Amino acid sequence: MGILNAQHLIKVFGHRLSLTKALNDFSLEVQAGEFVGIMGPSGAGKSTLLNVISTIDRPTSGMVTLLGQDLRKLKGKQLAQFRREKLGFIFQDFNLVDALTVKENIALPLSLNHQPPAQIKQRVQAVSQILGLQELLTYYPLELSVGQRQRIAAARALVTEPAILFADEPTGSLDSRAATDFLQHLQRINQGQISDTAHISTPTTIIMVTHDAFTASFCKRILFIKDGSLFAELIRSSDRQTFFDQIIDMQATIGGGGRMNARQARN
Ligand SMILES: Nc1ncnc2c1ncn2[C@@H]1O[C@H](COP(=O)(O)OP(=O)(O)OP(=O)(O)O)[C@@H](O)[C@H]1O
Repeated sequence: MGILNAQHLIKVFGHRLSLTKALNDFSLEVQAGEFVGIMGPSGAGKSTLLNVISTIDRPTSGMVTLLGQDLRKLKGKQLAQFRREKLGFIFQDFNLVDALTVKENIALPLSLNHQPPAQIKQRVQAVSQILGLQELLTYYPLELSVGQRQRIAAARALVTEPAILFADEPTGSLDSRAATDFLQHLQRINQGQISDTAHISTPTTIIMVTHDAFTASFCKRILFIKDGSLFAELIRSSDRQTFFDQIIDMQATIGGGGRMNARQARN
């Protein structure tokens, strides 16, 4: 069984007179080490799917098994603990605490967990190295660029060494250069690699929602969702540019556009 197994997910929002079926019998399985993208037109159900498979929301029906845990059985404090210890999250708007330094922001999940100071220091150093943040630790978020801020958010998500990282439009606020830099970091984290020569102990499984073809081209597999159901799947089999072209073609088929053209992606 995979690291994530979701079966027959249905999610309905609203009341009797105005119902929206955001997920309509959606199933997926993800293996450890995968880098999976979730794409689809606006309103297709991407964020709803991510929320349901990552403990943020519950399905109306269907089941999710994450890291061997049936999420229906987790409630209250247990659920919060599971989320804190096993999962990492990155969102479009960073959610950093502006009054804390970069170092304090990254350390926050460990401080809240009352980890020993020596361990916090060691983990913050390790994750800062992975994300190239060593020189920025004493700064405050607002003194830095948006690209740097998103790397800090990634460091904070990774400092607990989660088995799986969920990202919702993580490049949505970044320009193409910052996005490329950020995605290359994500790719290394997924591969368990810090640099061409150095490795971190375990590769991190990543599941990322994006409507941007360039961002998605860094994934190994992409699920296309339309009207809450699986529309198509693409698996990367060659170079990133070819994969990008395939994604653009699929977006044209499904309806709904990407924000970057092929020339921008090559730069
Ligand atoms: N809390 C909510 N209450 C009511 N309807 C909701 C809620 N959240 C999502 N929806 C509806 O469910 C459907 C799927 O929304 P969702 O945000 O998952 O789509 P999405 O693919 O992530 O869209 P986008 O790309 O625009 O962010 C939409 O019709 C949306 O309006």
